[in-house]
Amino acid sequence: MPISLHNSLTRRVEPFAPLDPNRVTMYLCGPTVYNYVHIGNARGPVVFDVLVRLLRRHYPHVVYARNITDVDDKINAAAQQLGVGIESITGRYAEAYREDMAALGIAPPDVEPHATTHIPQIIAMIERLIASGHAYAAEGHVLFEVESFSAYGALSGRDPDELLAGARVEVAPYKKNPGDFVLWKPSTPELPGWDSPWGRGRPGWHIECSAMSEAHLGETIDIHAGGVDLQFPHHENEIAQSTCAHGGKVFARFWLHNGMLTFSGRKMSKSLGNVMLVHELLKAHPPEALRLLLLRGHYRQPLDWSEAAVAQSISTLDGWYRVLRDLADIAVDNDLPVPEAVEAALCDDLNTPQALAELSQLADQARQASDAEARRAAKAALLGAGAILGLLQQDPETWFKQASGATEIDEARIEALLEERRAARASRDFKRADEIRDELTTMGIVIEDGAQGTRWSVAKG
Ligand SMILES: Nc1ncnc2c1ncn2[C@@H]1O[C@H](COP(=O)(O)OP(=O)(O)OP(=O)(O)O)[C@@H](O)[C@H]1O
Ligand SMILES: [Zn+2]
Repeated sequence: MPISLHNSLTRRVEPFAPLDPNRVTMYLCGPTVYNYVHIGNARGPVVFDVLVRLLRRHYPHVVYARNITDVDDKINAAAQQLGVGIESITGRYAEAYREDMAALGIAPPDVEPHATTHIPQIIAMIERLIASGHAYAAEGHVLFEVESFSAYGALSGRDPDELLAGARVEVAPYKKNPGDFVLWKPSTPELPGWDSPWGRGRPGWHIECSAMSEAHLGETIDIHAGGVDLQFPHHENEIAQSTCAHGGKVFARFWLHNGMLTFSGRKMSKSLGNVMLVHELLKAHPPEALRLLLLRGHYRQPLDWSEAAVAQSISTLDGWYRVLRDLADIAVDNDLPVPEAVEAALCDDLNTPQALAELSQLADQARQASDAEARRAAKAALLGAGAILGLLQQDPETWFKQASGATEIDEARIEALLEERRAARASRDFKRADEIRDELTTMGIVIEDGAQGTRWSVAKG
């Protein structure tokens, strides 16, 4: 089944074909590591994780890079405030980022390049840009000369003249034109810096991604992804740098941009102060519910965060896991095919809402399956759909018994109470049985009596 993707460069959904089917390359702009990430920051990593899973099913070799920006003025500010070196900040939050992403079921990228370990490549790229007349050094800075690249503005659809005339309040004196952007800047002795032909300094943010994607993926990459907020100026600048450093070669063939996660309709962002940290949310909610929430909207549309949406995702997963619990006695293969309708939805510009609707239908079918073969097929289909979406990855019992908050679940105590309740009911002591049920309710445990005995789960929400 062919994959089609919306390419921000052409503003159209286009059939996707890699330049080299034996080595598909994809780059996602990663975080600047100076604090914990918010759930908005996780939207791109989650949706593009599904894309990578899809690509891996279609092509034998996919190289997926997601970088870490570990040199930045915000990092410097955080380090100075705490009186520590930047490494103690970046090391700590890069690790926290890995943990948060893993908890959300995001597979680690094939490469996770750090900016600070690519300084020679960054300097080499800047030198090439100067040599080819696209950049100039001035007062310890190196700037990219936007006028030297006629295609500037093509990705964001902005008119370069308008950009140049753009309302920069204060234009730095070393810039030839207001739109020129920094490739390298000088560092004072207390700031992190590296020796360079232009003196001791540090790279600008945009050049890091150009240099790291070149180093790991080559001069032309198949897919470059990121949040739509990065389209301008970050991605526009990446295109300018890489294209000019590579003699006019196409930098990224497909540009994919995810829409913003909003909170009460406004972009969730640190600067607005309306963020929910993944690190905190994971303490209160099952990680799969957070992942499901992020997949419930189409990746190009805005998606609104709310506690009600989390609760709805939990109840959806409850329903699916209940089906799997009823099919617990059925064995299925490990290597599950993806049901065709789910695959078709994902191949259509990563239509995850449609894929989830298909998954719900499969769950309905599974509920109705009666004979052994139909039940086996239904379970395989559900798990196959779950695998490509990164959902339904837990044992149903684990799902139902996981603590939703900081509360510890004492399984032995619950089982003992249930045993006592069974005994009470057997001896027709319904008063005692009801007391036990109430006690369990107080503990946040929901019990369900059915044909297969009594089951319990942790009340979520
Ligand atoms: N609300 C959001 N929804 C989806 N993606 C987001 C959101 N906010 C940031 N991103 C993405 O997260 C990544 C990291 O963003 P960045 O390091 O610029 O910090 P930031 O969180 O955007 O800062 P701020 O929150 O102040 O906007 C980028 O890829 C960006 O596109
Ligand atoms: Zn980038």
